[in-house]
Amino acid sequence: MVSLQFITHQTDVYSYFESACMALEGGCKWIQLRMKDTPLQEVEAVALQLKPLCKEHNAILLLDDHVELAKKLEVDGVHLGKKDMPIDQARQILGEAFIIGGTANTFEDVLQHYHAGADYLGIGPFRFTTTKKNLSPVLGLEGYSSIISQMREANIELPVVAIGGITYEDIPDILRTGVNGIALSGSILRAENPVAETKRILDCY
Ligand SMILES: Cc1ncc(COP(=O)(O)OP(=O)(O)O)c(N)n1
Ligand SMILES: Cc1ncsc1CCOP(=O)(O)O
Ligand SMILES: [Mg+2]
Repeated sequence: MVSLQFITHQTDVYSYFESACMALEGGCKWIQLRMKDTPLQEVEAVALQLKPLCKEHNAILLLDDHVELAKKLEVDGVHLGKKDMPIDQARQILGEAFIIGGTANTFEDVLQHYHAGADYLGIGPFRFTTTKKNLSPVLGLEGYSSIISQMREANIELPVVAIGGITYEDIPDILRTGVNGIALSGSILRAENPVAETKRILDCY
């Protein structure tokens, strides 16, 4: 089964909460609640709805960006990028029991997150996507192969999920680069049946 992290998104059709519900119904065990440009109170309200549902489905719940809220709500962890709280600072606040993921686009980013104590890396973008503004340079398959081989040479063992514009068809080739898992949003939410698409993705490799 593919290790899949679903990133919530709001569309014309689905709310953030509904997007997560469909991924959970499809069997996804790892949800990141990502609600950009949303007041903290609204993020908190959705996280409070989602937490018991993730528990029911034995799924991990991470918050994008919000370290203090993750601590307050006792979710499983956070995902942090370059513009967010530094990972070592988040670790001091959250302790070892919380999962902390970090965004990387280069091997230098990987090194920085490794030394700061990240639990996993979200490396991307694989290709252009409209789900995130201000994208870093697109990596393609070559980018992942290069970063993974540099990690191996440096004996850096951290789980890596690929992210950014990934579809069902891309997954086998991406996993063959040595990446451990996939994070995605749009290709599930654009599918005619997002629950079925989640199942199809989980079973594709
Ligand atoms: C799994 C995963 N990888 C990368 C990101 C991007 O995080 P960040 O760079 O902080 O950008 P925003 O998502 O906050 O816009 C992610 N969220 N998840
Ligand atoms: C959060 C994030 N970080 C890099 S690309 C991306 C968006 C992923 O969503 P999609 O699968 O719709 O491209
Ligand atoms: Mg962020």
